[in-house]
Amino acid sequence: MLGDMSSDVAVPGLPWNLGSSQGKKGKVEERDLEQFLYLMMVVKETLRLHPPAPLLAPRECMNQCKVNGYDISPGTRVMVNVWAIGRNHEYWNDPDEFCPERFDSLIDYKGQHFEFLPFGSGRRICPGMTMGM
Ligand code: HEM
Repeated sequence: MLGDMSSDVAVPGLPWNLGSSQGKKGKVEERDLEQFLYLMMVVKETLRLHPPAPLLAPRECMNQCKVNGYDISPGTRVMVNVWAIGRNHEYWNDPDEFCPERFDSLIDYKGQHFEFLPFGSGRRICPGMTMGM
């Protein structure tokens, strides 16, 4: 019956089950959000495909170094293209597909997984990350 929330909802292929004890409150409160794992996956997948800051903040190289065979001199301005990294075939299967299920692993957005940097990384990482999420 439409609107009947008493039945269990199992999501095939996903590691949790929205069981009978959940979904009966009738309203969502902010403290419930951390239980909404699939919603979190949808948000992450959206940030992967459409990062609001696709080029991060520019960095200036301090020391001579080599990246992927390129010599980078001190003083060079370096841009990190998070948009392109999020759609790179080397790191993502079917990168142009919207597929929240790819985030059922432990990949997070806190700057340690370099294939997924919607909030940047390092000292200049977004301080509003938690509020943004
Ligand atoms: C979905 C929401 C948001 C996204 C995707 C986002 C993304 C970013 C990114 C990519 C950077 C640059 C980080 C880097 O270059 O390493 C940044 C910086 C920054 N963000 Fe956010 N942001 C979001 C929300 C917010 C909110 C809600 C606030 C404040 C309440 C905020 C405040 C800042 C500030 C102040 C910086 C500059 C940090 C610095 O340069 O040291 N952001 N953000």
